[in-house]
Amino acid sequence: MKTSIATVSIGGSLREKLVAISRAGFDGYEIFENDLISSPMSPEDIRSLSDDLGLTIDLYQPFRDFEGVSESQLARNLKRAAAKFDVMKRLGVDTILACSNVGTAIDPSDQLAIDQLGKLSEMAEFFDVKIAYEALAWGKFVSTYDHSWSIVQAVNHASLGLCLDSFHILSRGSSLDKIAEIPGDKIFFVQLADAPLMSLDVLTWSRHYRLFPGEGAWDLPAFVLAAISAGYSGPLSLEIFNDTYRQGAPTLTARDGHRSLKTLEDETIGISSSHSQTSFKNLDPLPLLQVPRGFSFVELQPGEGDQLVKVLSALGFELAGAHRRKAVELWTQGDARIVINNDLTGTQAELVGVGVEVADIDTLTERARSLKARLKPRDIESGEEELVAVEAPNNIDFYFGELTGVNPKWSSEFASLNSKSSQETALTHIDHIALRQPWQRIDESVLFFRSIFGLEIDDGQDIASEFGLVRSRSLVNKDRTIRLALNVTPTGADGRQTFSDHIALSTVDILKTAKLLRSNGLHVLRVPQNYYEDLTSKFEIDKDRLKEMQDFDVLFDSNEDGNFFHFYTQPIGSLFFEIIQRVDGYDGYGASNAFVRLSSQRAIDVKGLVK
Ligand SMILES: O=C(O)c1ccc(O)c(O)c1
Ligand SMILES: [Mg+2]
Repeated sequence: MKTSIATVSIGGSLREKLVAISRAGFDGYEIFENDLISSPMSPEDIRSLSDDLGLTIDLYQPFRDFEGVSESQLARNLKRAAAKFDVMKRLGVDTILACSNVGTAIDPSDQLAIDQLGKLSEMAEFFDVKIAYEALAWGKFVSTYDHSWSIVQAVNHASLGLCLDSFHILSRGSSLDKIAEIPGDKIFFVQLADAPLMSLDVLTWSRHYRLFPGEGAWDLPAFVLAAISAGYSGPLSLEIFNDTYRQGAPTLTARDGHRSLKTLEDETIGISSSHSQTSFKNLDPLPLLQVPRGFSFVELQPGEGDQLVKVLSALGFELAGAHRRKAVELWTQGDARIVINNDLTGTQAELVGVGVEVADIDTLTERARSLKARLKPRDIESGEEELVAVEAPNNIDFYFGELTGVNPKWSSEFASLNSKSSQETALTHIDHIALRQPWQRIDESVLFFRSIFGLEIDDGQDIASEFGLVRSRSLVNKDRTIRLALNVTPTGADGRQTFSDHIALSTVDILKTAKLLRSNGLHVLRVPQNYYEDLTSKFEIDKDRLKEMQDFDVLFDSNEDGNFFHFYTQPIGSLFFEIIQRVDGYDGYGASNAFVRLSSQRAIDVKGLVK
């Protein structure tokens, strides 16, 4: 369908916004009045810039506090409306959004509003423009869409229809069922916003916390399906009031929004059974989802010195081979593969890439391209495997690898692959990968992994640490062979970031592994005595076992699904490893222990104290 976005959704000047909106691939936009008023461009300039950028102006908004007012106020409101209609003609926009009155309405009965909206409609007809009436969730007398529809129905004028905004409808918990009763041609405009679930007054929630569809908690495909089923065929338009988006780079916010709409169209097709109506035919499908089945490898920058190799060796990894042409090494243990890229010469050890296994690489590449992800083909020579990557919002490259039996095809580029060592492996596979996110881009990241890879939002945690709040969101595939934890990294009062990416590796016997790795010379993150005292107050743990856990700095969590044991290596650059054991169906990440880890890591960072 036609895609559109309100200028209020992104930061920058009006010109910067329009360039970003056009570049992201939108067809049109809603002009937010403040962006017009504060612009040095005349309405005619804006119109011609929009033409040059290939954008239509789909809506002028908002027109506030019109209906249900005193006679004298009505006269002023009609005069105000005439001035707006004039500006609309100069801009070349034919629809204005009128929000339900939040302040000056004087009559709770509908009749006054009906009469006055009737007058406005006649004036609109004279100017050849249309009014889309929107019930704001905090409207004084009109705050639900069914109420706004009964008023529009009563006015019964061709120039007056509705604007349905998912925020106002879903924040009030209104049923979508009545949308089907509205004739499609009376729905003049559809605005889309998602939001996180919050217990907050609707005004604050709406003005600060809206999200692009797919980044929050609501079922936006069901909303779009309801509007389309009613016969709506106009633009799908994003109207997102969000403080963070407005602080971000306009081009990134606009791209995130466009990706959100394209994904929403695709998801709406996925839940609709009837595709026969013309309006359904306007929905664009995306290339089929290729959900990753597992991690293929992790790529690391080694940093200065040999600390990374020492830690990998202590963890039980073995050098499986060296790349024939590049300064790249493959280290393996069990099914875990770690690629050390010595061509990267940054001073710190760092996680730079993640390889995932998918069934159809070409289709995934097409999907990523359709969603305007940044594709990064690997530099190869003949005889080497093509390996495409997309750059995730946290600048980590995600490589698309084929489903593998034992070794992926690219591993043949590594000379002298060792046959599996006879040594008992301590660790079996990569369980999850935790990645730092810039605070402005966590919502974009969530959508990125949902839309391109079809990962599902699993869980969210906000952890109060010594250096601020760590917001954490986890994403998984259905069978939990891909788990990503995305962590927003706060900057401490000293301006430094105390935070790392990490790779969690599984074992089937945590204490045995802890002993083995310590005898290999691995330094683990120390856990305070107080933690173990508290643990005994919460869980029944055998004394000897507890003593061993304490000796080896093993942490514990338990819930109705099962038990969880884990310990951490000391940080290496901006990276550390976690060793975990899941017992029974435990599905989480030991989030209840995260504050202890964060404090221990900060202590090392502050004192420079590596045991
Ligand atoms: O918050 C507001 O005032 C506002 C204005 C226009 C809208 O379309 C809307 O949904 C909210
Ligand atoms: Mg709105």
